[in-house]
Amino acid sequence: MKNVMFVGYGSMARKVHEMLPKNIVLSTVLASPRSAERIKAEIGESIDVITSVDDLVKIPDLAVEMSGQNGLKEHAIKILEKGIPLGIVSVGAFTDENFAVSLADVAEVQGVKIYILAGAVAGIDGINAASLAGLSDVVYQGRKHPSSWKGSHADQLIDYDNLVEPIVFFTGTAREAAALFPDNSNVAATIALAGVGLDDTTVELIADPTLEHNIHHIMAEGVFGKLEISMTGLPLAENPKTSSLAAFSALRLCCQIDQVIQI
Ligand SMILES: NC(=O)C1=CN([C@@H]2O[C@H](COP(=O)(O)OP(=O)(O)OC[C@H]3O[C@@H](n4cnc5c(N)ncnc54)[C@H](O)[C@@H]3O)[C@@H](O)[C@H]2O)C=CC1
Ligand SMILES: O=C([O-])CC(=O)C(=O)O
Repeated sequence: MKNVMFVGYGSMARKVHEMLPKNIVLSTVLASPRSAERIKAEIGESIDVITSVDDLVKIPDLAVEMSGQNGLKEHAIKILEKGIPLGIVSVGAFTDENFAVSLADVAEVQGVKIYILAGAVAGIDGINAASLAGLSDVVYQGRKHPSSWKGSHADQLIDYDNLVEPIVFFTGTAREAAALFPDNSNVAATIALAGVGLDDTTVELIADPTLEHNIHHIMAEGVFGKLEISMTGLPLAENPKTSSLAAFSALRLCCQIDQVIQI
């Protein structure tokens, strides 16, 4: 039996919780003060709901961040200082160099691992392996329904009421994308960190009113040859911004803590 702690309990965390196997137990939720009471009422008394790592009663075998970049920045260092390995989905936070360096330093001192999750896309293993031999070009295209972009910086770039066909509303680097669209460009940051870095990965973001899925397209070229991956992901019912595969990727990490053979 292994214990996990979730940082944040929103759409993704709820889906992971629902699908945890019997040998992996959610022992603690690290929540924001605003939502702690609601989460307590929802998940019952057997799971500790805390708002600060200082209040942790039972040290879990793994913490998985599913709280957005701010939640990650608020809690990650303290989690690592307690010697708890940490899985991360809000990978866009790595655009903050000081934060990224502090995380790595604390993890090294504590001897704990940080797992950057593949999230909503496949192929991160291949891109990372290919980068060891040399990658010349990596392009990521994120295509979602306009409703998935609402509430973000895209509101200033898209005329939602008159949108009848797909538009590319952003072209830039992964660093720019992850900073401007923190809820929608974590995969861009992940692809960049696995491959040629945040400043050399090209990102195109598209609003497409004809879509029901989130489409992620990755193209990479290098010494290994060429890679082209297209993902047509169903969003989570609760949150159209988040592809369901991102939740399954977090679930996979939870399952791995109790597996001797990993794939
Ligand atoms: N790597 C990837 O492929 C993907 C990463 N993401 C990341 O995952 C995050 C979670 O996604 P969803 O569950 O769909 O979002 P959500 O908005 O449904 O849930 C986020 C939860 O985190 C909580 N939270 C916010 N600040 C917090 C804090 N300081 N401490 C503790 N909890 C806090 C919120 O109350 C909310 O319940 C997104 O914000 C995004 O950063 C999302 C999709 C894909
Ligand atoms: O879940 C997705 O489709 C990708 C996403 O939001 C992100 O990269 O932050």
